Amino acid sequence: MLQQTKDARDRKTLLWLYRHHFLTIWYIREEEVDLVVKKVSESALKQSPVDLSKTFFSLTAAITCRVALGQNFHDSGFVIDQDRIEELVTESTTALGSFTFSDFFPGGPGRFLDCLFRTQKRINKVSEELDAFYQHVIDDHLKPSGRKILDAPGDIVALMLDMIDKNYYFKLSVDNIKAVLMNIFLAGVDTGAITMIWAMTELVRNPKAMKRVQENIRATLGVKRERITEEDVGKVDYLKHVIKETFRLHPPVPFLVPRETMSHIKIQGYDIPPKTQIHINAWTIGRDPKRWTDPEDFIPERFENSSVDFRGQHFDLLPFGSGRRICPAMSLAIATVELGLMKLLYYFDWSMPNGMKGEDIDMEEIGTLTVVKKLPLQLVPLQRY
Ligand code: HEM
Repeated sequence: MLQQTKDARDRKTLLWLYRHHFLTIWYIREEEVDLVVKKVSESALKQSPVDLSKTFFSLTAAITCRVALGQNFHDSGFVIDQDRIEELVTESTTALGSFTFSDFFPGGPGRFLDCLFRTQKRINKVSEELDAFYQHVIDDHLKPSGRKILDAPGDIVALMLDMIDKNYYFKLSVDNIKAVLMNIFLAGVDTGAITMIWAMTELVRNPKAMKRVQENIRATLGVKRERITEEDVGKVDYLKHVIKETFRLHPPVPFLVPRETMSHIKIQGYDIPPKTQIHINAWTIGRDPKRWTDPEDFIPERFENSSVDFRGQHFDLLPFGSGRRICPAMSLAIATVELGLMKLLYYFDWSMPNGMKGEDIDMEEIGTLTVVKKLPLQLVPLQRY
């Protein structure tokens, strides 16, 4: 019924890459999360607050850059400043998620208003900067000495260039590579960070849930563990409930990817003509009092003895969407979020700076395509192990 709106080849390429590549990069996740733990330990020593919003954005950006480009922020000579990548991702998702006048007034009048308000110009500007960045990375890979397969089994750019060389079973162009990179950057960097930021925010606001999740993690993993690895992911049930509850209240992509009707349909008595764009509001569904008891409250326990899951089969909880356009990187995203939260909650206790209380935290949201906590989350870590 619903028409798919994007290029099928990019989708096919993406699915192939996610299946063959993303699940094999567990060691990159472990290394990057370990670096975060190390940095937070330094702040704990000084008892100074950590900007967790920045920390989580840097973590997901670092993982994405290593996986996609084979390039490491921590190496000198990284082609683009880490802060600039994070800014570009935010600018692009904001620009792409905003409606343009042409969306409502197709043709001349829409284009005139877009020109007047410089909407299209903003979108073009960030797209050009990202395009130049991708081109630079591709050129760098194509230098005789430059194909940087730093992390076996090779980064995504190297893999895709190989697919061009080897004339794989579907043909790829450089534009396809850039489209895939654009997808990965815009969909992959801020979503995971946003989830971890809101999870920590809600836990600090809800001390009982914080106590329970830390007790559960520490009891499951045992005391004074030197290393927590991917093998520990999935073992702590209450942490899984915390993540589900965070997705319910704060889905990072509140409106799913738009769909378009292919023929006339009727939904709850409303006639929807063909070629109508459909927007699904996962945020509102997650707070719908007809579906959830005390919908505005953070209650991870609601998922105990419940089969409701976020994998696209339960329409009450749709943080990753559903159907053929469901997020192809769901497993990668969950592994990153769970590992990141598990380590920070195991090794540290957390409090608000300057004697503030959890209930003082500002909960305002900002964004368009993705929605993030407006003010950075600043918390003071206390090293436990
Ligand atoms: C917690 C983290 C994440 C959340 C909540 C999330 C959520 C979503 C949602 C809601 C969609 C639209 C699905 C639909 O409309 O049915 C989507 C699509 C997508 N996501 Fe994710 N995502 C996350 C992480 C990632 C990561 C880490 C990557 C890549 C590295 C990624 C890549 C994509 C791509 C490429 C699409 C577009 C698929 C298409 O157009 O067919 N996502 N994601």
